Amino acid sequence: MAATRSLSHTVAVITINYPPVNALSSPVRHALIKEFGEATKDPSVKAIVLAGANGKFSAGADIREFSTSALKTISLEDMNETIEASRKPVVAAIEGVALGGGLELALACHYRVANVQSRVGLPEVLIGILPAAGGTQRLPRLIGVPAALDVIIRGRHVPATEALQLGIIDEVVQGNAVNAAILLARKVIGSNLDKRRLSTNYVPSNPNMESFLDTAVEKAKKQFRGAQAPIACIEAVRASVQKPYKHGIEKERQLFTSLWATGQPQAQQYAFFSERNVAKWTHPSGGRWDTVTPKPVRTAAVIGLGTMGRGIATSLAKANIPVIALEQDAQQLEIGKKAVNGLLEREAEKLLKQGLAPGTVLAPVHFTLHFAELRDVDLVIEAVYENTELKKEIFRKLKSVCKPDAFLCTNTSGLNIDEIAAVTNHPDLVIGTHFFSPANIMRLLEVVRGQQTSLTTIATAMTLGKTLGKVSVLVGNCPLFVGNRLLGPYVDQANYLLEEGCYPEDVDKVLEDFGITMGPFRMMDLAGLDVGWRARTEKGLTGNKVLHGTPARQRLGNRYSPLPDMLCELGRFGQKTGKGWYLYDKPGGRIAHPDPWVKDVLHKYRNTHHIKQRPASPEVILERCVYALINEGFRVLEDGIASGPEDIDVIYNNGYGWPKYRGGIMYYASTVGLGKVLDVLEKYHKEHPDVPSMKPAFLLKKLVAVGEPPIKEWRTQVGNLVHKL
Ligand SMILES: CCCCCC/C=C/CC(=O)SCCNC(=O)CCNC(=O)[C@H](O)C(C)(C)COP(=O)(O)OP(=O)(O)OC[C@H]1O[C@@H](n2cnc3c(N)ncnc32)[C@H](O)[C@@H]1OP(=O)(O)O
Repeated sequence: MAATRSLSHTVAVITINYPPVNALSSPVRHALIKEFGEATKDPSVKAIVLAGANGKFSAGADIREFSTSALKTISLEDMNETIEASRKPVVAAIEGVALGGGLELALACHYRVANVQSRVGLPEVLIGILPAAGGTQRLPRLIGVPAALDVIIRGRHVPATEALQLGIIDEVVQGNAVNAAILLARKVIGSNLDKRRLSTNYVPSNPNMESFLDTAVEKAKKQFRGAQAPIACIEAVRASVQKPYKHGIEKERQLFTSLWATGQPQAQQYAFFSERNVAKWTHPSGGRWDTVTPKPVRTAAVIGLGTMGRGIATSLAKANIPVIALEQDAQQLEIGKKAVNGLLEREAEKLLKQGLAPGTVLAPVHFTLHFAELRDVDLVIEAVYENTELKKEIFRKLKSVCKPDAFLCTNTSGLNIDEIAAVTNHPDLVIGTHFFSPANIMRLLEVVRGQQTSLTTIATAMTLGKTLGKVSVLVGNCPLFVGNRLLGPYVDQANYLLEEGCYPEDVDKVLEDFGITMGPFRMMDLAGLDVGWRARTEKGLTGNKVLHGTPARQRLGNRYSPLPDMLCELGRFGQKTGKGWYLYDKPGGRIAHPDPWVKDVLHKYRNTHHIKQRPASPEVILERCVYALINEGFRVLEDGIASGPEDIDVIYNNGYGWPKYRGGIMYYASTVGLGKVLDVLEKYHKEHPDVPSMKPAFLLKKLVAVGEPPIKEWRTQVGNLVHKL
């Protein structure tokens, strides 16, 4: 049964039972209405408690139903109206989560009791829609427009204690919320419920409300560039102000329908499920997430307390895993210790605000200079700077100090895992963990399997990622893995566009207007231009190793842009030096100003190389940069480095500022049409045969040839292809 009913003296307890998260699917709505109807008819029942089985109230509407007709059978809001109208008091007993439709259902109840560990919220905006079961109308009536907007637009999960302060919850309890709700229900039997029916109240307003809402729209446009859901949320809340509830509900529905037509909800919901799918990893050998048991990680060590190591140590402590943090000398250790303790203090403050005791959640971090102290840890994460020799030296030391079954992870953004694993006695226990900076905040983790990495090691690293609150994607070992590998052709196109007549700000604007958080030039300035320069120098693409007589704009017979090297040779490394593709107020400054010096250099460069200046249209800029990314994405699939398009999309959505409302780069390709992507790549490749990265990938051609199947079928096509290669 999707919902069950039991009786506790005069109180009926109706429990939603629909694993795993008690989503309000069509069977649940039917069962709820049935049980509710019977409880209201039963004269021995004087009050009703609504609860969720297995410690979760409800995660809201069943997202998988949105594209089916099931959504139309008993709407959530009709159900909520029935509950709110009840003459018998109804109390929601919130444990775990009450999200989206789950909170909307709770708002339709007359009272809400929550366990202290629970979270409530209206996260619909994160899946491209608005709370369309009365949430945009009841919440402002309960807590006022500003507080309601803050909860709705950010889609944040509000901890129970904060929800109590805001007035969303009536009572927070340390123990069982159902028992507390039954007690409250008994107390309120026979009381007047008029004021408790939120839909009958009016939203508190003030004369500046319209301008407040106008400002909110402007802010949301800037903050969520291109995302339609936050704007729709504000418009729905606007419709709640001094208007009857029915008016607002109609507007809510109408906005939901318009949003659906934009395609953004479908893209965001694809992104939502992709994040869950990547946890279900598979290995070319046949090993899978559900057949391999991870080992527990009770203690961990982090080596190197630079920016990455600090974030990783904090992440582990936050996940209640005691950490030993190691540095090479006393001074570095002291600096690292201060930084980690600072980050942990901030975490402790957040926990205190949630009414939780930090000591019970944050594990201790022990700082040391001695490798010998790592002898008992279950897992080590090495996070020193990107240098294979240095990492190998550390892994040699680990081989002699760690227990034989300790897992050894290297935090690298692209170095060869197999080469590092080869210096140990147990290459099967070595794995790459590519964290993104700041590691205690960024959600993405690329888990990189080497040739010899065992399935247990993979399972352990993937599970650790989940424990750290990350979205972990298993990828194969190749230079730069997935995320950074795709950047190569993208940045190349951006550089060629400068050669041909664009300026950094033109290219960045087009990509930022498209929704990418930071255009390629601002991104390079932030990351530091010297990083790529050093790599190119090592490869002999620039610097002294370049053979005399090599044309400036060619390497190994292919097109090459020396522009970034020219900047680096002048010490322009980006933000850190105050100059790069842009000019900054000072070294470390963050505000990028277009730089007349760069313009001048580009003019001279074009003259020197007799390049006719042809500024590209926004459409061409977008196509060249984004299709280069997509094409490399197909190659990564062909090579078996990522196992499906969802993996690439999750990486770009969570680590590279790709707008989630476009689903991901591969999802975007599917919406543009693979035929079109192929045509443009073919055209460009014909014009520039010296740019091999724009030669259409075999997999792309194959998918077009078999009639452009929907993205959910690509994984099978890739499987067949990789099998045949
Ligand atoms: C005019 C038309 C009117 C239409 C009205 C529409 C109104 C809509 C209101 C809504 O309620 S929209 C949904 C709002 N809710 C959410 O966005 C919550 C989404 N879920 C989460 O944030 C998390 O899943 C969680 C609840 C916090 C639990 O996190 P946890 O890490 O513990 O587990 P997961 O791996 O994320 O999820 C487990 C499992 O459950 C599936 N799932 C989660 N939420 C939903 C859902 N709302 N609908 C369907 N399925 C859901 C998830 O996909 C996982 O399943 P899988 O098989 O492993 O993929």
